[in-house]
Amino acid sequence: MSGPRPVVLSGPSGAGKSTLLKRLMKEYEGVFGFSVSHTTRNPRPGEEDGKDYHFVTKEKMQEGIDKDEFIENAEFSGNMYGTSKSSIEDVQAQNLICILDVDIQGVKNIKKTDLNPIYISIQPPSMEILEKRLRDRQTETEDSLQKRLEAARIDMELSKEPGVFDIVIVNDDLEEAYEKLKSVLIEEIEKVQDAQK
Ligand SMILES: Nc1ncnc2c1ncn2[C@@H]1O[C@H](COP(=O)(O)OP(=O)(O)OP(=O)(O)O)[C@@H](O)[C@H]1O
Ligand SMILES: Nc1nc2c(ncn2[C@@H]2O[C@H](COP(=O)(O)O)[C@@H](O)[C@H]2O)c(=O)[nH]1
Repeated sequence: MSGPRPVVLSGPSGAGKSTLLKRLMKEYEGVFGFSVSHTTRNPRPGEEDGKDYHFVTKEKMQEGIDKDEFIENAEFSGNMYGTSKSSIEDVQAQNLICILDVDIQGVKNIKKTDLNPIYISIQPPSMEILEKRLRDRQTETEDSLQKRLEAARIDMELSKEPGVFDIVIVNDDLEEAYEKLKSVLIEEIEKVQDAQK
């Protein structure tokens, strides 16, 4: 796979990955391309098929997995998620920095591939704040919220393991977290901008 170095954003559900990456993609329009994952979960209000996710049935997703169309896939909070090879190739064909938003299982599986991304973990300041953010977002049932909090506990432990992530950003103050994220990526951003001149 060629092009600028991709970026993997990971971290507990509700830590603020989408918030940060949407802001980054808006500020640096034409520099980043989002790798649109497949999922079997239902769309949330405002989410668009093909933009936020490819929303598919379990059968369709399994069919793609069986045909080896995914570089990684995982079950998270009772739903299937996966990164198709074509979602990455589509972005890389445009010479953009490909951003992947995946859970910790995705990180581990991507490490077995030749993608060679920058691995960034976005962490919440505490479990209490994470729970409040998830509840305030009003996207989860009590059952899915509890599953996400359980996955978050595991994620927060694993993110402390040395060598898993290139950088761990604690998203307490949004401005500070965003500035930190930009500072990690500025070299790659400038390379893409220079190539576009
Ligand atoms: N620094 C912050 N301070 C307060 N609220 C925040 C902060 N960052 C994000 N939020 C809010 O927390 C909620 C969760 O953020 P977001 O949806 O970006 O998380 P996520 O990591 O992408 O979650 P998921 O993995 O479930 O998609 C959102 O309602 C968002 O507006
Ligand atoms: N392993 C993968 N994880 C993914 C992928 N796309 C998203 N995710 C992760 O799932 C959870 C939940 O996401 P949500 O949109 O339902 O809140 C979150 O941690 C994402 O990072 C994927 O393709 N592979």
